[in-house]
Formats: sequence, C-alpha cells, structure tokens
Amino acid sequence: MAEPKRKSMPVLPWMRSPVDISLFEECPLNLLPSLDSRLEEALKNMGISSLFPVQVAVWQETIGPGAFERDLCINSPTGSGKTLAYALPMVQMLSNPAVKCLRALVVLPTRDLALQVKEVFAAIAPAVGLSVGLAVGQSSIADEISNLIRRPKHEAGVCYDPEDHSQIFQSSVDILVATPGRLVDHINTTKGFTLEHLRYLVVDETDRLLRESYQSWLPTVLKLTQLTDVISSHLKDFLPSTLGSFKTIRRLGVERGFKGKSYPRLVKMVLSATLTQDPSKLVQLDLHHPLFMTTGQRRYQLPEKLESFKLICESKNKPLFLVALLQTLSGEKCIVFTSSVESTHRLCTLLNFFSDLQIKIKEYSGLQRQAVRSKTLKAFREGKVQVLISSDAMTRGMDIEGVRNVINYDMPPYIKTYIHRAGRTARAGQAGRCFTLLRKDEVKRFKQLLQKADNSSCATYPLPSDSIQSLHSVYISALEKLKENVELETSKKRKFNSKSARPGSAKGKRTKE
Ligand SMILES: Nc1ncnc2c1ncn2[C@@H]1O[C@H](COP(=O)(O)OP(=O)(O)OP(=O)(O)O)[C@@H](O)[C@H]1O
Repeated sequence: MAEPKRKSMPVLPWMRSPVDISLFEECPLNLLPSLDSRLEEALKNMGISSLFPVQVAVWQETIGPGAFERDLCINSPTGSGKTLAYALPMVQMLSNPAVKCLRALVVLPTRDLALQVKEVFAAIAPAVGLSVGLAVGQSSIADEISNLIRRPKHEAGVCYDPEDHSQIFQSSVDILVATPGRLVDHINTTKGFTLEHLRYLVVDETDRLLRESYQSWLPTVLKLTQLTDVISSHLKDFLPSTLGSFKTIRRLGVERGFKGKSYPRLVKMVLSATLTQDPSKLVQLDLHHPLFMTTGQRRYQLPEKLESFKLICESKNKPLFLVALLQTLSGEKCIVFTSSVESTHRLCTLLNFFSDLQIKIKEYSGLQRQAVRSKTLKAFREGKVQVLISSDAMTRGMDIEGVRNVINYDMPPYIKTYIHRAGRTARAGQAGRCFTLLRKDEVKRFKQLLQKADNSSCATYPLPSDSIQSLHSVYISALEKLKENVELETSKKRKFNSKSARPGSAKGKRTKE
C-alpha cells in the first residue's frame, strides 16, 4: 500500500503555528466589537451585513486584542474577502485625521487591480473623513500629482523656505493605492510626495509582487520608512538622489503597539491566495514578529463552492470543444484563459468567425493598450460582453460580478496559476465552475497538479458528441478566415515596422509608456 504523502512543513518557524482562519465564523456587523458606526453604515450601503471569516480574524489581530502588535501574513482563498480584511481596520485606525498626510500605502501588481481596490477604500474611507488616491499611471503624471499633492496658497507676509517642501506641499490623500512603477516615479520625482508619515503598508498579491523587482520599489519604500531623523542627519549626504526627496524620513513619536520603540513602527500586512513560504522571498519584507494566518491545513485551497471539470480532446479539436462548451453554457459570463497574449488574440479572432455563436466575445491581454483593456473590462462587468478571452493578465485578484465559469483553454503550468485563474469564479461564497481542456498526454500531470489543492476532484465534463460534429464545417471556414486575417495583420505589421524604422519618422520615435 502506498504511504500517505507527508505534508510539507514550512521552513520558517513562525509559519508552523498559524492562526487558522477556518475556525472563525461570519460575524454580523452589529456584533463586531468596536466597529465605528459610520463604517457600519458605509458597509451596509455596500450591501454588506456581516464580515467574512478572514475579515473577522484580521479584525481580531488589529482592532481587537492583537492591536496591530505584529505584522500579518494572510493566506486565504480567492474571493474570500481579503481586500476588506485589510481595508476596514486600517480605515478605522486612521479615522478622523487631525491633519491630512499619507499614512497608508497599498501596493498591487496591476493597474486594473489597483483601481478595483481603490473602489473598496473609496466606499468606506470618506465616511470617517479620509480620502484615497491612486498612483497607477492611468492619467498623465501631472494629473496624478495634482490629485495627490496640494499646494496651499501662501499667506501674505510669511517667509517660506523653498527647499522645505513640507512647508509648501501637502498630501491630498490619507491612503494611496499604487502600482510599484508609478509609486517609484512619485518617490523619485514628485515634489512634496513623502512617506514620512506612513503607518501602514499593504503588499497585496505578495507572491506576485515579490517575484519581480519592479524598479526596487520594496527596498526603496522600506529604506524611506525605516530611517529615523537621528540617522538622517548623518546619512543625508550619502543617499543616492534616486531616493527622491529626503523629506521622506519618518518623524519621531510613540504610539500604541510599539512598545519600547521611540518611533512608530510601520505595520505591514501581506496577502495572497497562494502566499509564498520561501524565506528568501519573505525576508525582503523585513517583517516584524510576523503572524501567519491561513485557512485550513493545506497550503493551497480552492473556493468551497468551486466545481472542477476536465474535457479531453486532441489539440486540433480544442476550438471545437470550446465552442461546443460555450454553447452549453448559453451566454453565462465566462473567462477563457490561454497561455500567451498571441494565442489570446488568435483564439478570440477565430471564435468571432463562428457566425452561429450568439455570444459577444472580446480579448483582454497585456498586448493591448490600457484604454482598450479598460473599455473591455467595463463592457464585461456590465454584461455587454459575455466571454472574455484572456492571457494571464486577468489571472490575479480581478473581481467581476456574475462570472459563473472559468475555462482553461490551455492547461495552467502550476497549481498557483490554476488557483488564481479558477478563483475568478466561485467568489464570496457563490458557486462556480472551472473547466480545463486537456490533451490525453496532459491528464496525468494535471491530476498531480490538482492534488496539491484541497477539494481537488475533477470529473470529466460530458459534452454531447453530436454538438461537436455539427460544428465541423463552420470550423473549417472559420480557420480559413483566421489564416487570411493573420496574413493581413502580419503584412500591416511589416509595413508599420518599416515606416517606423525610417530615420526621422515620427512613429519611430514613439516610446512605450
Ligand atoms: N463581508 C462581505 N459580505 C459580502 N460580500 C463581501 C464581503 N467581503 C467581500 N465581499 C465581496 O467578495 C468579493 C471578493 O472579495 P475580494 O476581492 O476582497 O477577495 P480576495 O480574497 O481579495 O480575492 P483574490 O484572492 O482573488 O484577490 C468581492 O466582490 C467583495 O465585494
């Protein structure tokens, strides 16, 4: 008899005795201890009447007895409500500010994700006198600066030191939601942008953000928030100019939860549905006495009400199976994931040549301009588009109401990819289905991959064979059209590239944002 597989033990000792989020229960707002009544009202306006388990658990460690004493590392399934889990206690702690200054920073890997998180803050923060800003490069840097920094009118007769930015610039926001690249731009170049007063740092989708350096945003932020005024006077002349305004040194002070320290500790919360346990990655965060919070015993969890199915077919018949599947799903909102931006484009073009398919299908990928992506996303949210063909640009964090199905057109290479893709459905306790199209030779590897997650059973989805047969002739003609389309696009691209390469050509000078 085969020996049962041993669970892998985290290397870091503090990860071995986590708080188990699954032991917490939903809590009605009126029973949540110490919740500010204005926030309760704001939550009700959002349609929220109780907090989810991860939100209750984090509340206990922040506003409750935990009192923000420790940095929190939160591993909780997709759609379990992690955004509000960190947003709510931070907003409550920062409520009724005496002066406006940037005190909370939330970093996310993509613009669309940052926009989504900003909406959550914007729904609760104004209720307690806080404002939220966005630094994602969606608008011009000048527009962004004017939304983030205020320059108060000078009073007559008062002398101002032009070098002292704190006298002439003021933050317009208390909370900033940012992508790493734009954040570094502001740190380096925006006059008056300061992390001097920062009290909370959230690194959402931590494992994704720690995978790349993104212009060294993390060491930069940590450096700027760790230095004290005392050190500053000695180091001032030696810091590289890339660290931007030296006004980002934090002020001295004492606050609750930072016993024995003469300056406020920067509280960090890091989160993911697949939080890394790699010490070499986590060390970059410089966590203070971290507390690991996770759901259940298994490292990887899928949403409780997610059903997983597989469809086995030959490579060349994949489009046919996909079309037949989409027909059986009869217009339900659906995201189809492919392995690359190129195959996203090709598949979307091909599907739109299936004339009988009465479904609005659009692509969403990193190859497109942000404006196009945002427009597509809006149409998908509003239900004007029913099927989104996406590269992994949509994999993480995106919360779109009513997505009932996720289809892996290409098998996800890792369990983490499966979890994040599948997690676009079955959110907030709703039911959802994840279908994966597989070649015969992929079945075994896919089974092994799913075994790494809880509730990993995956039945074969029964597609009636006549539904596939009937599509053959349309498929042949759609393929022909796709071929013509690819040729046309290739020749257009060639022409564009040769024009761009000409010396003095305006297009040749265009740079990517
Ligand atoms: N207490 C609540 N009651 C009802 N709905 C909630 C509650 N908290 C969050 N939600 C909703 O649940 C959905 C998922 O929340 P959220 O996006 O924060 O999940 P997540 O855990 O961050 O997921 P992911 O790991 O995919 O980023 C959102 O639509 C959100 O509005």
